[in-house]
Amino acid sequence: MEGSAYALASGTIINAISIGKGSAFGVDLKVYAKVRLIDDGKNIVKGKVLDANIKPNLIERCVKNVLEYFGLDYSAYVETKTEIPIKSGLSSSSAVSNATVLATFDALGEKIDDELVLNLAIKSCFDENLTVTGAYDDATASYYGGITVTDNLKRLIIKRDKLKEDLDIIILLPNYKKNVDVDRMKLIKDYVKIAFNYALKGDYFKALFLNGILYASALNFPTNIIIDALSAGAITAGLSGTGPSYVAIAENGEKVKEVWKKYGKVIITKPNNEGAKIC
Ligand SMILES: Nc1ncnc2c1ncn2[C@@H]1O[C@H](COP(=O)(O)OP(=O)(O)O)[C@@H](O)[C@H]1O
Ligand SMILES: O=C(O)C1=C[C@@H](OP(=O)(O)O)[C@@H](O)[C@H](O)C1
Repeated sequence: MEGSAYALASGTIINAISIGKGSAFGVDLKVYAKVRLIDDGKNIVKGKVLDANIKPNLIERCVKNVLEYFGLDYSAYVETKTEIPIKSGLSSSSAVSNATVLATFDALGEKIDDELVLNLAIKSCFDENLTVTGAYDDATASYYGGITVTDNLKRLIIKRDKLKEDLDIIILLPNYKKNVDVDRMKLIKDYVKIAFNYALKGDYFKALFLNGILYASALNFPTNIIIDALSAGAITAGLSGTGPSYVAIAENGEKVKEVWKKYGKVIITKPNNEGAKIC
């Protein structure tokens, strides 16, 4: 029994860690998962990350959680191939767990229950200590595509929307160390609420900018990088997730790349409003 699926990276509009509510959007960078199940009653699950030097603990956990949910003692082999920078704030953990759970459902021939797939993926991220709030904003943007505005603590989607697909999404990967100082992020909660209200009203670009400035300041990442993107014509820019990556949205991504390339690697991609798929 074999299955395969992909899911999306997501850019941050509102990082949910300080207020429990967040917002994210699907980006056209994918992670692919392949799962092979063996009905041998041994329950041995082995994973391999094909193109990155990281442990397979999350993908093995995802397969184990799906098999446990359905009460199956199969063995399994799972592998991933990714376009998504890891530990950068582009929610690779949400993308990988979505893709792996979906691929396992595919291998089992199980009917796809979106909320069940999402909850098993989020459970796996919690099991591997990879999330603070469950990152339901990132998880739903990765799974459904487009923009999601969410209450992560209640696992509720408050609003969904789409990004114009002719916009460029520019991602900067500077050589800074990731910083997930939750106490410092909670210090800015009153101001993140202001930014979140912009997302609720559908003013996502203002929300992304304010959120980016606030979290970059709280996590000691440079804020001038965000302003540099605006100087190059970006509609908006900000820190993505807990960083260190920055994300900008522009009609002409090349101009933003020109000002950002001195800070690190720059990727120009597109929004993705379609979401995860069995492939
Ligand atoms: N391609 C992949 N294959 C397997 N596991 C992955 C892959 N990409 C990310 N992961 C898992 O997700 C973790 C990174 O998630 P996280 O720390 O939340 O960073 P971010 O979500 O900002 O990328 C990695 O340590 C690894 O456990
Ligand atoms: O762990 C969490 O609860 C979250 C992690 C952040 O994303 P990254 O893990 O990509 O930094 C953030 O954007 C998200 O809203 C909530």
